[in-house]
Amino acid sequence: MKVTVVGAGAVGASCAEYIAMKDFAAEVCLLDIKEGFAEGKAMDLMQTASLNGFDTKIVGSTNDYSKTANSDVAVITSGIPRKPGMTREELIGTNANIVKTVVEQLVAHSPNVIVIVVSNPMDTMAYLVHKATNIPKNRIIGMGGALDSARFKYRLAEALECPISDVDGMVIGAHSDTGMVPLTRLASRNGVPVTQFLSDEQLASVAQETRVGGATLTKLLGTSAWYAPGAAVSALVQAIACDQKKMFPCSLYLEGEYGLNDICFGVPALIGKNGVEEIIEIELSDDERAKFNEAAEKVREVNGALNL
Ligand SMILES: NC(=O)C1=CN([C@@H]2O[C@H](COP(=O)(O)OP(=O)(O)OC[C@H]3O[C@@H](n4cnc5c(N)ncnc54)[C@H](O)[C@@H]3O)[C@@H](O)[C@H]2O)C=CC1
Ligand SMILES: O=C([O-])CC(=O)C(=O)O
Repeated sequence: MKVTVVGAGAVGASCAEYIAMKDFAAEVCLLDIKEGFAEGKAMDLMQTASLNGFDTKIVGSTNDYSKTANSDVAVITSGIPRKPGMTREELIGTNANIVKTVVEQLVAHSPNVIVIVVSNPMDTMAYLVHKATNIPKNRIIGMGGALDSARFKYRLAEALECPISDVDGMVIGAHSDTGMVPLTRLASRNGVPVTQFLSDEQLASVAQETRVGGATLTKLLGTSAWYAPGAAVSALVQAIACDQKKMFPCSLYLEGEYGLNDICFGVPALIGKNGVEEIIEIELSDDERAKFNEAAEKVREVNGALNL
């Protein structure tokens, strides 16, 4: 398995590090437009190999896509992150051009690649990748829900005062400050509904902290997060590499699923060697469905700003 990570910045480097540490890939190619930057990150990471016990080879490239040739998976993290007070949607003007140029070059060198889109606003960037290329829809995966679900579990465990490994839960909908739909009704502690342990107020607060999880970190860090985003991407790449058919909410191109068409939006799916193996349709409550549809409308508005 060869994985390319475009953008050797905070998220790209974290993602490359987690992939290498899990030792399931033969090669990770880190590519960045900044002269020498990806080579430097690759060398630094390779010097952790004997300490951390992995054999994955990490190579760097300054914008030379020939080094990415025949990648099985490519992760797009290139673009600018937001600053405190900004929304992800405000990044569209800069990031749309970057993502379009990057994906065209990736596909030219790896025609069968599975693309994982990370750059924000992610749902719209995944839609752009769908529109700008001929990549089949099962090979375009927007990463947001895997991260948002990890943050949901973190907040649930905090409220429950229990280990995170006791908690299960999922966030669907948009990867935005207002458009995430944490499925509180279905979240559980060892199979027992969390609604049995937490009040409506506590659950509403968990849901809100989850929705603004990225903004909270951006305020603390002065730029957006990278460890959990990198870990979430590496979990998706591992599911593909090891054909796990593991369920993650991902931003996927929908053609009728959940009543939506012509949009990339966060829904649960099984991820395996073909990328998206199956979209899982779950029954939503009226309230969940209303929030889900409202968020989809907002994503459509942002998509409308793309130059397609
Ligand atoms: N979907 C998600 O859950 C998450 C998305 N993000 C998004 O990921 C993106 C990257 O975030 P960070 O890594 O923190 O930013 P960063 O600024 O640390 O890294 C971005 C890298 O992209 C490179 N780059 C810019 N244009 C390029 C091009 N044309 N070709 C190749 N490389 C190029 C830059 O030189 C830089 O090294 C942002 O848009 C951010 O909003 C961040 C966290 C989570
Ligand atoms: O908050 C941001 O801008 C970056 C991101 O998508 C996240 O960490 O969820």
